[in-house]
Amino acid sequence: MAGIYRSTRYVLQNAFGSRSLPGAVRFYSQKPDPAPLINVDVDSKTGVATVTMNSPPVNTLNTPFLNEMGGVIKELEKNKTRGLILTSSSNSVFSAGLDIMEMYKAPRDQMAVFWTTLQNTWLSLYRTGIPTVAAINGHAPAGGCLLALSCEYRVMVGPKFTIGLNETQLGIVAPPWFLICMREAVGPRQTELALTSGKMFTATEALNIGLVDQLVSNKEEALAEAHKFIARFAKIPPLARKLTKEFTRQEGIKYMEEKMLDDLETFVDVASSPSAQKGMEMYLEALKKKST
Ligand SMILES: CCCCC/C=C\C/C=C\C/C=C/C(=O)SCCNC(=O)CCNC(=O)[C@H](O)C(C)(C)COP(=O)(O)OP(=O)(O)OC[C@H]1O[C@@H](n2cnc3c(N)ncnc32)[C@H](O)[C@@H]1OP(=O)(O)O
Repeated sequence: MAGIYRSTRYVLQNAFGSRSLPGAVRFYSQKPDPAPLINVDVDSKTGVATVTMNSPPVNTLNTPFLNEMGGVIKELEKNKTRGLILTSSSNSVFSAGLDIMEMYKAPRDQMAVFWTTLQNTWLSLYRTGIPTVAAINGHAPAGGCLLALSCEYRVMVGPKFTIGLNETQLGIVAPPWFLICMREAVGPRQTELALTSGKMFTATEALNIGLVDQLVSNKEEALAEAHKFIARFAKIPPLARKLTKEFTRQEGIKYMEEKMLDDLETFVDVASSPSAQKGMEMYLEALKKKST
């Protein structure tokens, strides 16, 4: 089994093509798609990129989306972007997390490609030397919360949106690296309480436990605060900043570098188990009922 996963990873790593920014202030990532999944807008004065997830209806994280996100981060690093602000084009959802359709009734090799892409893209975002901020302008359950936690600073639009690692409510388990990200933000006690119950926090609750750093009342304010956070680093030498970030995040980085294949195998085994499949089926049914 590990052999399949290793070759899958090789293919995926080589699939992150890159293309140069033509000196312009705006580009769309990777595929010449008239409806890109992610828009990137680089401010010509500050060099800060606003990365807007634009995969309606709810920005689920599936393989094409994650590949595009990985390509965007690589491109921004190559172009020495001064900051990355992650936000959503939706008025109510930051990201609904992992696309359950990538896990539900999916063949094991498809699940493996999906998970490897997620691992790689997460690691790129989590460890990038570029200062990162999540401008959370909508609900951010599970993988959506992970994206926000992987950034260095979180500004959330309140009060009506929610955020959290709700996996246990679906009968699945947040992997250790999700948990590490949560623990880095809120500490071990709050992490255990939150993850064992799969709690979704209101924006105010999230602020109170340190899951987010700031509350604002709309997206424009969130973006303005995100820019302010990035401006703090104007006079900090980038290499010192990057290494300090790596040292601070070494538990998560080390986990992924050393345990990537074990994590992959565990994921495929757990996600394809009858009980996890049943949980996903019921959850998808509940989502569908809700939307009709
Ligand atoms: C050690 C290793 C252990 C391995 C463990 C194994 C497995 C665990 C692996 C990983 C952890 C999992 C992480 C995840 O991210 S799982 C996904 C969790 N996400 C959620 O719970 C969010 C579900 N969605 C919502 O709650 C709502 O959609 C919303 C985000 C609050 C938005 O609500 P809104 O009313 O605006 O939209 P709808 O609900 O009507 O949704 C529109 C449309 O989208 C479909 N949809 C929503 N979320 C998902 C999703 N995550 N995946 C796939 N599809 C989704 C929904 O069904 C609707 O579809 P329709 O066709 O009816 O229009």
